[in-house]
Amino acid sequence: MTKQKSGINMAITVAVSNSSLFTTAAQKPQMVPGGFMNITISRRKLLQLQDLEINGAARINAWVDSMKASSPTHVKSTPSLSVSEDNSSWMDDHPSALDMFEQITNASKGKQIVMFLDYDGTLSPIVEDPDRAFMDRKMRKTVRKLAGYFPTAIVSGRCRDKVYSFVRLAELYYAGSHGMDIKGPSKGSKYKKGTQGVLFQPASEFLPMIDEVYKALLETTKSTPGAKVENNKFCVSVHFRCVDEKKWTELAQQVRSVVKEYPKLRMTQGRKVLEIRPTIKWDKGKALEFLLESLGYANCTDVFPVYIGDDRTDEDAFKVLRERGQGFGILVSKIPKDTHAYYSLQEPSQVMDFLQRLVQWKRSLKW
Ligand SMILES: O=P(O)(O)OC[C@H]1O[C@H](O[C@H]2O[C@H](CO)[C@@H](O)[C@H](O)[C@H]2O)[C@H](O)[C@@H](O)[C@@H]1O
Repeated sequence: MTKQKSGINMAITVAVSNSSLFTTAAQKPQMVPGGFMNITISRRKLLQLQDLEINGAARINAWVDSMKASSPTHVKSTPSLSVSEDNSSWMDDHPSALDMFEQITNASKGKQIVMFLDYDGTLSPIVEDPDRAFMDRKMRKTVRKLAGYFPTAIVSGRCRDKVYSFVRLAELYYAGSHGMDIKGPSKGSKYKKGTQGVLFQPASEFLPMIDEVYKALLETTKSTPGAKVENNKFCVSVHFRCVDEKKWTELAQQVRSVVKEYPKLRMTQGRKVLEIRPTIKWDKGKALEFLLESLGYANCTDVFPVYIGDDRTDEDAFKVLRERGQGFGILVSKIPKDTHAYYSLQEPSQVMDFLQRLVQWKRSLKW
């Protein structure tokens, strides 16, 4: 790249392969003969763009490192502590929700428990193929019973229709696309009758953009074996799980090269997945608040929301509960993680045990 100062603007000639410097499609310059492009760009903008590149590279490494660190095979304990000591001090701070069951139900006395359940890694085990993340029959039966006793919502990063096709319980609330697509029960629920139909889609104007990005990501990542792009309607997931770890940085760069053309989109990170979504201030925490309000518990002191989730995106909901000082979050994890949740469960089978105990406890109160 050659550059030449001219007043406050600089005329720069950039090789075509360096087109990653441009943050939006609108900034894309015209091709000139010889495979080079001439553009005029302010000096300040140039510096900003260079910063963006440096931050971009650092951010890509941070994502990749963080994804590696959060997968169980890569977990390192604090050097001075053994893994079990490390684990036990984390468990002191985030005890098992099963061990604390009595304290939990005591704290909820006189209040309406409202259940919020994440899907992947919470109700269904994590599997390689996202299209085959089925929930088993016993779990479905348990969730159905649960919804008979407490208002219950599924809050997922998945497209709402997709998560519904896995859960298939019409009496629940569903918040798909990380809470950007909320719908009330389509079949009789004794809670808040009349909330059928779509309740809220705060990102509907982004639909064409998400569709465009989905197609661009499919095209850009097709050269990376194992990469999978999933259209979640108001957001897109790029899966790393089946990609050789040596190729993770390359895949993250491919994703970023597409997303940087869309300043109204941002990237977040989940379990071996990068998620691309609108920059609007809406997340699973906001969805939880919206659902509490829809159920008529906006300013109530006698409500006790319980949110169970396994992923980073669930932290927004855990945080809301801490800030409200109502109910609590339960993190599903076998390994210590930074979390706003109060309690922990290790895996979906423990989630099922916890939900079954809640049902039994509630049933016993009726006698
Ligand atoms: O909010 P969630 O319901 O937890 O959805 C988050 C993402 O879950 C899915 O990906 C995760 O589960 C897959 C199936 O077990 C697994 O292969 C993947 O590695 C996990 O990240 C889903 O496919 C994504 O679209 C969701 O955003």
